[in-house]
Amino acid sequence: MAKKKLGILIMAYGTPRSKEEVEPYYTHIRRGRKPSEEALQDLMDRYEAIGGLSPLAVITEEQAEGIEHILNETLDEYEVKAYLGLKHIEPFIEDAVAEMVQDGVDEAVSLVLAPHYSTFSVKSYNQRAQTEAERLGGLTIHSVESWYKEPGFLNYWSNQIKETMASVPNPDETCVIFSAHSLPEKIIAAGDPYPDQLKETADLLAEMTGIKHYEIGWQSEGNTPDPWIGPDVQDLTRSLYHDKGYKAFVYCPVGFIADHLEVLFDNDYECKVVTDELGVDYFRPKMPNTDPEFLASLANVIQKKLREGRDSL
Ligand SMILES: CC1=C(CCC(=O)O)c2cc3nc(cc4[nH]c(cc5[nH]c(cc1n2)c(C)c5CCC(=O)O)c(CCC(=O)O)c4C)C(CCC(=O)O)=C3C
Ligand SMILES: [Fe+2]
Repeated sequence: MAKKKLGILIMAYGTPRSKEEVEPYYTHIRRGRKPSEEALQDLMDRYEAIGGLSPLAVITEEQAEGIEHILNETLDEYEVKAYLGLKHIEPFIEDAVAEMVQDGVDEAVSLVLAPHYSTFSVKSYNQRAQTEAERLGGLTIHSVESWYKEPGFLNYWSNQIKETMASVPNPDETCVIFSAHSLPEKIIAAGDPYPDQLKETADLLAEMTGIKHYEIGWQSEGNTPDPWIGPDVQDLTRSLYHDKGYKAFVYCPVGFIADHLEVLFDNDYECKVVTDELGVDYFRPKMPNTDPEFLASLANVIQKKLREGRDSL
């Protein structure tokens, strides 16, 4: 008997794959408004500073392939195919949904490559996928909302933190800063679970690793007039140094899962400028990227959602 097709819709932010794509990408992020020359140049300069362009495009593809491979090995009854759907560049989320329908897929699980749920991020990804599936008809998508409590994800970071703490000069004078992408503050008033999920992640990891000092910070805030969630990781580093006299900081941007601009520039360059200025040590554990156990944990999240989805049919 032919195996049933299962679509895995892997959704991610997306990044330009060539210098020419930076402007249309940035325009899409700005909902169709072209950026000013200075803003565009500033973004070009940041990509230049991390080596020309972001490694994210390749990493996202490898993550999707890795998850597809694991699921094909474990789910005997399905022929699993991963479809990449990006938020701000082709293939867009809608393109991926259309491709699934064209391939005759009638059941899919969607997963956003970011662990925490926010109305600003995950909700909008899932809504775009569901809207397109409804428009085209014939495809049911079971959408994962968040996966920050997945044991394999927490284990990844806990191992990284333990390894890093083993190499810091003095763990008692070291502070771990857990961070995620900042969002406009107005989401908190609207009851968004995003800040609580980051705090829960930090508390769980602190418990697993036994670290003494840890804080929550926010990074990469956008350039808009409304207030963003703080404290910003750079300001936080300065105030912690002044108030507590820490000699080293370990940055864990657990809201992200890959090497990209927000980590390679906002942490490895911008936070490092601050630690250099203060004369303290900078550490930033490796990002999950294509770590096999990490990818297996994402495959597990998808399998759990599939079972839940099947049960509710
Ligand atoms: C919540 C969130 C995540 C995490 C969840 C998720 O992954 O979805 C995330 C990830 C990322 N954000 C990225 C890049 C950018 N984000 C920008 C701007 C913005 N991000 C926002 C939010 C988020 N962003 C918001 C509210 C804005 C303001 C504009 C708006 O209201 O939408 C801008 C514009 C210029 C600037 O402000 O820097 C850029 C270039 C890259 C790719 C990096 C690379 O290329 O390596 C990644 C992974
Ligand atoms: Fe962003």
